[in-house]
Amino acid sequence: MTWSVVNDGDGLPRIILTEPGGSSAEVLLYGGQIISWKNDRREELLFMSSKAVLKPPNSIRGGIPICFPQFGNFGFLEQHGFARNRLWALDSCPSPLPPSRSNSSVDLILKSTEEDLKTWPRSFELRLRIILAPGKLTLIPRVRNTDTRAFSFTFAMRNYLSVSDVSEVRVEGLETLDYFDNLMKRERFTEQADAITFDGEVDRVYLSTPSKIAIIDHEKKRTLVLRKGGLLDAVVWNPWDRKAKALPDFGDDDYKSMLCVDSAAIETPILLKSFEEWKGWQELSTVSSSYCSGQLDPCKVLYG
Ligand SMILES: O=P(O)(O)OC[C@H]1O[C@H](O)[C@H](O)[C@@H](O)[C@@H]1O
Repeated sequence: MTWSVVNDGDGLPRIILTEPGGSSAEVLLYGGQIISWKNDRREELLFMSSKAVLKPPNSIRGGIPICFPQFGNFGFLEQHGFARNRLWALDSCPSPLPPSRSNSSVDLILKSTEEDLKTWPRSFELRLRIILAPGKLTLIPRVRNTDTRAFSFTFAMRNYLSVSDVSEVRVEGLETLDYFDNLMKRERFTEQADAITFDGEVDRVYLSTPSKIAIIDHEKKRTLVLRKGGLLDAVVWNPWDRKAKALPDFGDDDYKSMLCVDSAAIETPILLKSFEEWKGWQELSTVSSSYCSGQLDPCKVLYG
């Protein structure tokens, strides 16, 4: 058995996934949220705010929250939708996805409740498979329309990544792309820089992004690679100092050690007919410092 369910002090069910190579992940059923991912050297790869509140009804400031059925305020629902504020369950029947061949995986499910139907009257099943492998964390989200009518939604896996110093980090893979700037009333711009670097607040939705993005952290001598499918957009967010101070669950200096790079479907909402299912995926992996800028070659980045 490579996963177990434990209850923390607040009674929130928590799943501990371990992998024979020594890496581990912690998942809360609250929000279906991964709150920790450690490599075989026990280094934490995800950010968690020093002021995070791990108690319902708040969403958790860190880890990987799931934004569904709405990203941000791109709609009439609460910011980032309600899935991150709900208690999920273990999914004993993840059909039609075949059972995972990995022992270090777990399937979660969230179904629409009476309360959800009042604000978003569409019946759905949201599933999440979490697979842990050496140096790699894979998430496979699926949404099934269990309603008699079609519906559409926006979606994101918000990856709060832990970095040494955000002002020293480069993001490669998004250059020359168009983006909506949430700080400029969602005006559309084209990225001019040959890599994204950070010296102030950033809140952008990059459009039609490639399937691979590299987050290069020179100080940690580590590159995180985000690969994804079925999720065309990528959100890059850092609140910087002023916004950080305004967020009650965010430490004043926490912005320095985090960067969100999300897999998302925002510009074109996903449309599902009755009883159709959508499936996306993302894989986070790490490569050592040997990665140099401009090497976005799959073999070099992923196996170099
Ligand atoms: O505070 P949260 O609801 O988690 O949202 C955090 C941030 O997410 C998005 O990127 C929004 O565009 C921002 O306006 C928001 O501040």
